[in-house]
Amino acid sequence: MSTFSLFYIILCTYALLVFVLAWLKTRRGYTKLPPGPPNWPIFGNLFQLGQFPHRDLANLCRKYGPLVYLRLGSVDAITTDDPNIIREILLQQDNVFASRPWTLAAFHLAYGCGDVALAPLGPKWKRMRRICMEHLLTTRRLDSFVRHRTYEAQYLVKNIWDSAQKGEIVNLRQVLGAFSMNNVTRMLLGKQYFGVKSSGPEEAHEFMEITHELFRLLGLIYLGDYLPIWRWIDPYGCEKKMKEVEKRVDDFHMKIIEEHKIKNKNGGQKDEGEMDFVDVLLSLPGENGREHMDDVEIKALMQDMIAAATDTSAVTNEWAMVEVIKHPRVLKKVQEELDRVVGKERMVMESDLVHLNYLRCVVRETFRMHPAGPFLIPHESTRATTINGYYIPEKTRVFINTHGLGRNPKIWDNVEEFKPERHLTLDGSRVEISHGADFKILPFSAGKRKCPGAPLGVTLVLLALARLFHAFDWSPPPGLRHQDIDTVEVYGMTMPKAQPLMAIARPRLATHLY
Ligand code: HEM
Repeated sequence: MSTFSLFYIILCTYALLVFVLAWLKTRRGYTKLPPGPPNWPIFGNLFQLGQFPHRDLANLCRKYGPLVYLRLGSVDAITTDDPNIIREILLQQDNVFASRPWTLAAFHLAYGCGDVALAPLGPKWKRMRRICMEHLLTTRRLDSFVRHRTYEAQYLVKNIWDSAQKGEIVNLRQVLGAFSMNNVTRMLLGKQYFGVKSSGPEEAHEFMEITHELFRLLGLIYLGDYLPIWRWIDPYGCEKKMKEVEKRVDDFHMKIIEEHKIKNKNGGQKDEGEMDFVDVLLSLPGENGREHMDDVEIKALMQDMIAAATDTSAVTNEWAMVEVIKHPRVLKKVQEELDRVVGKERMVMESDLVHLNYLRCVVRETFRMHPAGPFLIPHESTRATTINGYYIPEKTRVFINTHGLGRNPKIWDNVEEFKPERHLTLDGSRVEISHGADFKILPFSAGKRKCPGAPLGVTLVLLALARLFHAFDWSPPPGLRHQDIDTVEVYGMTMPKAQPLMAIARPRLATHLY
């Protein structure tokens, strides 16, 4: 062999070695990414996600192990439904995983990610979150709205009682949606949108329409976030739609802020205890010594409160009603508890809720089977790290599958069975809904990004359910058996039942109480 051929072979071998090493490094060999399904060039595993991505990802966890790596177009992603790995991500490595991915929806629909819920980790998010915690969602502030919540609970019951008198079937999605929306808008904007004191059908209609469109767009898995080329084509006009909704939502928020400013200027300032959230935000100083917060910051916070608070509690309430009406045995036990704790001579009040341990189990079981956010709000890693010895690159998107967690057969028995009793404590102590050290249920998440509205969320859910089960007996519409009520869901940022729940209510308390 000539010297030239030998040199040529060594050079080629060297080049091949460099290529293979580089390939291994970016793939799973050298850097040992977590196991996962094989992926296609360019598209990665995008084709493996169907109509129910939470179920698809749970199946991958069953197949490949508790921590799974996916390549979604140009994005690294991991998913898990395992309590120990979730604890590692949300608590032990909270600093690494507490950011949010930049998505087009977050950019267009959350004021350039300038809110709390969709903002990346950083000083801006910290400041906005502090405002939420220290000025809006404090126990004192929430207590100042008890009167409004009681009014709304009574309005809910009265509304259903009227339907019952006329022999109408109740659309529970509608009445529970109005209950959540009214509570949030009263607290936030000082207005009731549905009911006798409503701010008019036109404004309510506009508000509902843009809020629904906002939820839809925020929940979308938009291919442009994973395949940059898709944004150029945007065949379904998603980005255009986002910009349209952005404009309508912004006009709406601006109108509310202007109304508040005019009222304040005309001497309508309220006492501390009477202030709604917009009043509070308008009274706070801005950044860098400025006299007031920017309007954009106020709008971003208003947006978050509406989006985070209304749908989550309404969807949870509807699922709880579905499961309880489907299981008459559970309805009977809930009502026995209510009659024992509250009696039949008055309506349930907020102060009763801590004593309703079985109802609290019902809500916890509802969160196990139907968590409001099937993937929380996706997190993102701020730098490269390892989990269980596996390499996780910087900017990895994290899908914590709370739906899979609640139905993980390694940690729950009879996962498809609605059994509230499984949550009763051995010593009879109060059943906690919003947290659990075992990480087996995570309705409000944990760590830096955990839901700051959990106490209010729990109150809205327990109060509505307690009132509805105490005041009425429930059954499915004629011709439908209890056990045949369907539990088909639709995927989104929150995951409601595909079809609204319809049911028949029969009053069970004295008429003067309604
Ligand atoms: C049943 C009702 C509710 C449920 C199930 C719920 C659940 C959640 C979940 C799962 C997250 C994401 C946590 C994460 O990504 O790790 C979240 C975030 C958030 N929630 Fe709630 N929530 C509820 C009610 C509320 C209410 C009433 C408010 C405020 C009025 C609220 C405000 C927020 C905010 C601002 C965030 C973003 C936190 C951040 O990114 O720092 N939520 N919630």
